[in-house]
Amino acid sequence: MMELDALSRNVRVNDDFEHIEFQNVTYERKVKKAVKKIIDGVSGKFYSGQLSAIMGPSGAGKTSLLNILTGYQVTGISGTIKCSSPTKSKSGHLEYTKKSCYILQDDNLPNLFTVYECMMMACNLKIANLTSKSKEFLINDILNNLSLNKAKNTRVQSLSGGQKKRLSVALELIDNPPIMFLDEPTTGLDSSSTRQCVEMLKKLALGGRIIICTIHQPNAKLYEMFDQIYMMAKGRCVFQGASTNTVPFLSSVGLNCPQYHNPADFIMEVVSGEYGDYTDTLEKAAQEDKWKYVPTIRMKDTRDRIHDDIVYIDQINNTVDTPSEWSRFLILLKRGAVQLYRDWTISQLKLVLHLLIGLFLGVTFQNCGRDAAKVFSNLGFLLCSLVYLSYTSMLPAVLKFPTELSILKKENFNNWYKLTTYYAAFMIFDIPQQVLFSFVYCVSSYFISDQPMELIRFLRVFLILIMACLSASGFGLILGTLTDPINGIFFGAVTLAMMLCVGGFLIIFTHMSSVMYLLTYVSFISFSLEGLMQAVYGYHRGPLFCSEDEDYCQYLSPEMVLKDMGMSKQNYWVDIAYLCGTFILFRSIAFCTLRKRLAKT
Ligand SMILES: Nc1ncnc2c1ncn2[C@@H]1O[C@H](COP(=O)(O)OP(=O)(O)OP(=O)(O)O)[C@@H](O)[C@H]1O
Repeated sequence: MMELDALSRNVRVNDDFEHIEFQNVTYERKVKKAVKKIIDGVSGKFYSGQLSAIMGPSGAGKTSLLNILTGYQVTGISGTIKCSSPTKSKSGHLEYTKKSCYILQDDNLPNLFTVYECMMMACNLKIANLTSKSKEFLINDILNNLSLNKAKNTRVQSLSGGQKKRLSVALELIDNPPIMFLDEPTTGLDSSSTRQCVEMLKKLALGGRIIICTIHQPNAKLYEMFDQIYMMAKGRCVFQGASTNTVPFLSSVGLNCPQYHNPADFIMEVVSGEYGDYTDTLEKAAQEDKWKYVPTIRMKDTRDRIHDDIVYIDQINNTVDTPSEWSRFLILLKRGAVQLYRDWTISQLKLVLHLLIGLFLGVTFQNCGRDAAKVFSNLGFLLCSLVYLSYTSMLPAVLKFPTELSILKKENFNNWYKLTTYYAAFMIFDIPQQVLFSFVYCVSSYFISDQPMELIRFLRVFLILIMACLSASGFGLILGTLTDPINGIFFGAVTLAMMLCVGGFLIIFTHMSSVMYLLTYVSFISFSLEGLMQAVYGYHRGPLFCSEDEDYCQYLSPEMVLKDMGMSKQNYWVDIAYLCGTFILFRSIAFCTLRKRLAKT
């Protein structure tokens, strides 16, 4: 176990990663039938201990290059990317992406947690061998260094843009990555937050990291803080050198920066074509070795010279143990529970709604459960219950992954946990919720609508409702991972309506053509309705109540009801088995589609 005093040592990142080098990198995408070259054979080198910026006009290919270097984009690429090390000569591409972190342009933070809680969760997910006191110390230290200590107990949703950006960085600093990639870390920040952000990155670079970020038009002072500028235009590299060499470089091709003009603005104006198309000329000039960036101080010397006041974990001796997936699973379960408790729209409000709708439907269909004259109204009640619960389970499920996808993608990519761990935690967490919501609805509607007062029948109805909810939410999850929320909700609503048509009530099974009858096998609503009918009218239930006001009760015998509905076979457990199968199938498909969606950039 790592001790507190070990942490308080001024330990820097390991020196396995001296530079990242890429050669002749090309990235192509098929757009309609044509092939679009987004990155066109670029090469370059980024060094540790240096702050490097990828710049260029909008659409130049900055984000695409960053995605390639991070390993976020893996298809459509050619060329070589190497990460060299003074100690290990064969430090491969895969190895460095595992040890790097990628901070995306969008912050992707869980809104309902405080800064400290986010940090502690990240710490628990990333580090196993630290006592809680050490973790506390580490978190406080990082927050202090990133000037976030005052916002420690503020929820993420109330943080300013700059604070969110710093928190995104702080979360990744917990396990002290030697390489950090940041996509437009200053976008949306005011000038003072931008300065703070770049100063922080500079400080982190001086601690021995390779820091590469994309950036839009910094002011002259900030521009000079970057050690290396990698300028892109039309997917090509038009300058790769020290920021202080920008003006001489442009002069060498006859482009003289006006006095008192910000060199960053000037080079951006040039590459944007304001002075004509200089892309070919600049690309050629940028090949010359004299402009290429070479650090003036070796990393080792930098470390000797600069006092890094950020305290981090010692990775040199590989003392950081990552937690087991089981521990991560438990942390994710806890995170889900806190989120559920704090988001009253998905917990308290839903519970109250289920209770009220249950009472409303119970009162609407009062006495229908035992009255022989109201058998068809009771069928209506059972169907309404299924439709209500299916829709209220499916629609939130359609939105579940689209709203969490960006956070999941970021955390999964940065090795916080495996997708299977996340999905297992979500599954385990989702089931009790569906059980609770079904229970609240079932209790509030079952007795008022006068269904049979037998515990076993109540439990059978309850079980079918749970399984219907789980099937519907599984179906919603698939839609949510396959398409965008608007289309997902549309397709979901239409499909449920179709399932309802062949559910066995609007047209009873014996009245369907054989082709239509086949459709009932793909409708979980029809199996659920059959199960409910069996639970309420099957299993040798005694005669129904017939009021004296009625001249004749056709459905005095419950068996008669089942027979006329074409549900006389005792199929309750077959229905349950079908619904279990649907549940497993839908969840498995949703997992595969989620994995596929995550792999897509
Ligand atoms: N998956 C894709 N399919 C087709 N074109 C793409 C794809 N990804 C990026 N592009 C195109 O490649 C070009 C470069 O995109 P990229 O996002 O890398 O630019 P950028 O320099 O980061 O721009 P910005 O500063 O506006 O974010 C753009 O024209 C973009 O439309």
